[in-house]
Amino acid sequence: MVDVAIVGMGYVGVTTAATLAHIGHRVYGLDIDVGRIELLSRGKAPFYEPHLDELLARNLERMHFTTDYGEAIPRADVVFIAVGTPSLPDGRPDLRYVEEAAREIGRHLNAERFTLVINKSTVPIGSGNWVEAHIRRSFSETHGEANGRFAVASNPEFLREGSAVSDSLYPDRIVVGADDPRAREILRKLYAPLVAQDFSPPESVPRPEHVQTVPYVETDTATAELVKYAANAFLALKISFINEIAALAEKVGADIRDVARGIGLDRRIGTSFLQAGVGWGGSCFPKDTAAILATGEEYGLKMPIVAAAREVNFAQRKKVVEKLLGELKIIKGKTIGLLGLSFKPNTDDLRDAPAYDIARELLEKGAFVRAYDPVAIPRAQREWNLDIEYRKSVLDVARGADALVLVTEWKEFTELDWTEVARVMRTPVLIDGRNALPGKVVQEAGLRYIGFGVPAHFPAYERVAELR
Ligand SMILES: NC(=O)c1ccc[n+]([C@@H]2O[C@H](COP(=O)([O-])OP(=O)(O)OC[C@H]3O[C@@H](n4cnc5c(N)ncnc54)[C@H](O)[C@@H]3O)[C@@H](O)[C@H]2O)c1
Ligand SMILES: O=c1ccn([C@@H]2O[C@H](COP(=O)(O)OP(=O)(O)O[C@H]3O[C@H](CO)[C@@H](O)[C@H](O)[C@H]3O)[C@@H](O)[C@H]2O)c(=O)[nH]1
Repeated sequence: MVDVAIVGMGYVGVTTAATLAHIGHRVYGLDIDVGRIELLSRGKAPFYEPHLDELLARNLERMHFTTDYGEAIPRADVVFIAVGTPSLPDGRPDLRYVEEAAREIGRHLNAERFTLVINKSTVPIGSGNWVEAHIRRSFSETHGEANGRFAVASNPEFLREGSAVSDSLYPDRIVVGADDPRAREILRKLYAPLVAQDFSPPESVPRPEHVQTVPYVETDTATAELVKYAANAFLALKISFINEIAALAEKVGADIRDVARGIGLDRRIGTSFLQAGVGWGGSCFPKDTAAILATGEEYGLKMPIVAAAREVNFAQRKKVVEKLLGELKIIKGKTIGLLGLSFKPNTDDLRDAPAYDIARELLEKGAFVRAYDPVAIPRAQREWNLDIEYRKSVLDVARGADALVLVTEWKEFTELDWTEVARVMRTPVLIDGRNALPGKVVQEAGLRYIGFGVPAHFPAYERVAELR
């Protein structure tokens, strides 16, 4: 068992805490947000993430949550930094939270023994040295010279929101970057149960059949830091690529869903991350693609592929409004309903969600915007300053609306019976912003179905449906 402290109880910190406790370690979870710590102490995640509450509750006896660095850090063999690194206006990540965490860690490190500090936040290449310098400085202010009392390693995180628990228990790989041999040894010990998959899976998140052991990739610190940015940039450009091809499919009358399957079955390409639509959002792809470009710039290096991936992506959001204009001709005064607000299903995270830009542009064009999301409405009411009318159900949004836009492919929407929806709309137009619905079924239910790069094979709709 390793004693672990995790600084930052967000999506990454809490999931890592619960996972490490589940595989047998003792975990101190630390955050400056008192409300978060209170919730966590009761076994409740401070955000919506499937199965996380269960994993927390199951392992609570090996977990302790606190706002006090002095309580957690001196007891730990390993300290993770998992605080946020949001974008600055120029695209570089804002490292102020990492810096604060590093300083506090340095101040509270146990001077009597060796501690490994592991950076899990996504930080620019070279940050390992920078974090080490901050820790060394505050350590020496409190205890005198550090003299090898700690080392800093990098351990980027690859979990996805919405499937964070499964991604964390059964990762495709673990990447650790460490220049210090003691650090490499501790990391191997820490991750041994995950690598060997030597733990009992929680009932609701069974181990996928193909997972037997987890590849463990050891590198130097800078390489591990670059792996993280390269992975996110590649995934982001894969989606942007399919969106660019979808635009061509639309012109030539091809079906992008079959194109994606046709190319994806080539194992060199792979079928995942080829879903065309309104594009990527969230707290990672937008921020991390901006950050890798900013790093390139620092070295006088242009990165046109990543830049193009961003350009294509943010244009997708505007296409929703173009498609609506094509159908309705006039948007001013029309009522548009948004289905889904979070940047992807199974999360309430609204950071850089496409729904925000879509709603803002519709409002600017004089539309009335209504929205329904199974979990994200309370956060949207708190975090978004937009004149959106939040409703309680799909039917509530659809009643009397001129068009609906599916922005997030929640299961509740993909499994919906659309007949009643078509009946209550003023004009039954549906833009499927995720190509997630069965177009023919939706069309047969009486809606005009418009996807992204999906041909309209189906008969035209009655323009003004009877209002009931
Ligand atoms: N969210 C993801 O899916 C994901 C996946 C992989 C990597 N990452 C990276 O991991 C990092 C964390 O992301 P997140 O989404 O979990 O962040 P988050 O915004 O959900 O949580 C960050 C937490 O850190 C806390 N915090 C800030 N300053 C602190 C301090 N000085 N001391 C203690 N706590 C402090 C905040 O109160 C907050 O609870 C980022 O660098 C992100 O890029 C995120
Ligand atoms: O074929 C696809 C797949 C995804 N998306 C969109 O892409 C965005 C990101 O989705 P996803 O990657 O599933 O969620 P994240 O939680 O943002 O996870 C990404 O970002 C994390 C933070 O760095 C990494 O850890 C993960 O590996 C990486 O997948 C979302 O808006 C999705 O709707 C598409 O448009 N088409």
